[in-house]
Amino acid sequence: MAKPLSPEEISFALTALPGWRFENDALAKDFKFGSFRAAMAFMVRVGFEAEAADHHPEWTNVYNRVAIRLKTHSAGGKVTGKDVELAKAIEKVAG
Ligand SMILES: C[C@H](O)[C@H](O)[C@H]1CNC2=NC(N)=NC(=O)C2=N1
Repeated sequence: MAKPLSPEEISFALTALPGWRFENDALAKDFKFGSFRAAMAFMVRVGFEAEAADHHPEWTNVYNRVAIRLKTHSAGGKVTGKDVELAKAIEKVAG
């Protein structure tokens, strides 16, 4: 099972994740797109990445905005390497 990252490990991971922050025990980023359609396309693409990794985001969508929070439920709701990997996959989708 994935184990929680230390504060130092999280800080280091964030140096490779522009726009992401550590907040409330999660990796967090808020995306804004040009339209609802673009936000939906992003969510579908991230959804396929999440399914492939069997690791899923907590997120909300309001019109053209998608707020993402990543944490690992099976690790007591802490940030693990799986969250860092998903954040990197999300960045690739976001372009
Ligand atoms: C059975 C399955 O592997 C687990 O339920 C997975 C699914 N996706 C998950 N996603 C997240 N964010 N945390 C988990 O612990 C988790 N566990």
